[in-house]
Parts: sequence; C-alpha cells; structure tokens
Amino acid sequence: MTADFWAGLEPAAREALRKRGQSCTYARGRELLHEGQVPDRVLLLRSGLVKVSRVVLGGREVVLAYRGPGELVGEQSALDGEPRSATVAAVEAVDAFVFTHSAFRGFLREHPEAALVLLALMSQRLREADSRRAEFSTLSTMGRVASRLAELCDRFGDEHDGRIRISLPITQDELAGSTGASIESVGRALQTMRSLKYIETKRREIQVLDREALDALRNA
Ligand SMILES: Nc1ncnc2c1ncn2[C@@H]1O[C@@H]2COP(=O)(O)O[C@H]2[C@H]1O
Repeated sequence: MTADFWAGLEPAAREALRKRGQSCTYARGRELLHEGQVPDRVLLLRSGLVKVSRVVLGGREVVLAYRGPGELVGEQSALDGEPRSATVAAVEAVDAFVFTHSAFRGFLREHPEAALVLLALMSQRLREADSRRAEFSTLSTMGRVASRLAELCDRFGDEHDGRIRISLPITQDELAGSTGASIESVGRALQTMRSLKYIETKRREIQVLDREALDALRNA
C-alpha cells in the first residue's frame, strides 16, 4: 500500500510545503537516513524508490517497507524527536524535497489539514504493523511469503500475458527479512511455489504466474 502524503494535500498546501524545502538527488544505493542517527530533516520523495530497513541481533537486515513518489521519510523523528527508527536507502535514483525539522513542523502548524493527512497515514502504518504481527503468529512461512509476494504484486506488479512481473530488484535475503523467517525456509517456500508453477524466479526478479494461488496460500 502506498502512503502518498503529497496526493493528500490541497494545491495551496503543496505550494507552501514546496517553498519550505530544497531539491536533492540521491544515486542508487545511497543512504538517505541511518538507523540510530540524530535526526535533522524530513524528505518527501518526488521520484525513485527507497528501502526502509533495520538491522537486528546477529546483523540480519529486516526490510520494513518500500517507499516511493509522494511518500515521506524521516517524519517519525520530526514528530517525536527520537533517533532514526530505521535506515532508508535508495533502491533506484531518488529525487526528493528536503525539509529541516523546524520547516516541516512549522508547515504542519500552519496547515492542520495536512497534519490530519499525516495522522491518517501513521494510523494506516499501525494497522499494517498489527496485521503483520498477527500474520507472524498465525501463518506458516509459505503463507507469509505468499502474503508478501501478493503485496509486492499489488504495488510493483506489471502484468503481461497473464503473468505479473514484480518490478523491484528484491533478493531472497530481503524477502526473508520481511517475512520474519530464515533464508533457508524462505528458499524452500519459493522452491515449492516454483515447482507448483505459481512463480518463476531469476536473479533479483520474481514473476507471479498464479496470483490467485498466492491469495489461497495467505488465507489458508
Ligand atoms: N514500518 C515502516 N513503514 C514505513 N516506513 C517506515 C517504517 N518504519 C520506519 N519508517 C520510515 O523510516 C524512517 C527512519 O527515520 P525516522 O524514524 O525519522 O522516520 C522513519 C519513517 O519515515
């Protein structure tokens, strides 16, 4: 699901926000924000895609989300003043508006309707986190992998000749990191899905051949 802050703003609010920011570009692979760092800015993505992740005990990367055009990153620290909750890195070249905390907070004070948009997005994220927590305690690894692939299809899928190509260069490690399962068990789940002809995989590419089968697995 996208959390498009920009789309939720009225034209006047967009203009007011744009005036407070500076344009910035980030090459693919570059970190925009780093977990634990003392925060100083908020970014509104204009184009490109970023990966939001955390490093957990044992050094493993857990992917929390992907964010794209119209979405904010760094807003949590601007709201609560705490260090960065996650690392945000460019999966592809990114164009963004960058705001200081005081500029962003000043904007929210002057545009309460924008603050409501942000609250709605934070509420949506809480719902997603709750769903994932429930999923982690009820679904098998196969169900969780199917659920994540179905989400990726909905957000990044390009449909062609009855198959859906997920246009996101995701590795098996990253997929495992977003399901809370080990790389080995995610590898086994993918192998089973391949042999059932639900999916086809290449290096950093997944194609879904049977989208309905994924839904059946996630609801099993
Ligand atoms: N679960 C999540 N889903 C989407 N974005 C997130 C999630 N957790 C953290 N982020 C983003 O990653 C940013 C890291 O810096 P902040 O904590 O300032 O703000 C955070 C959010 O913008």
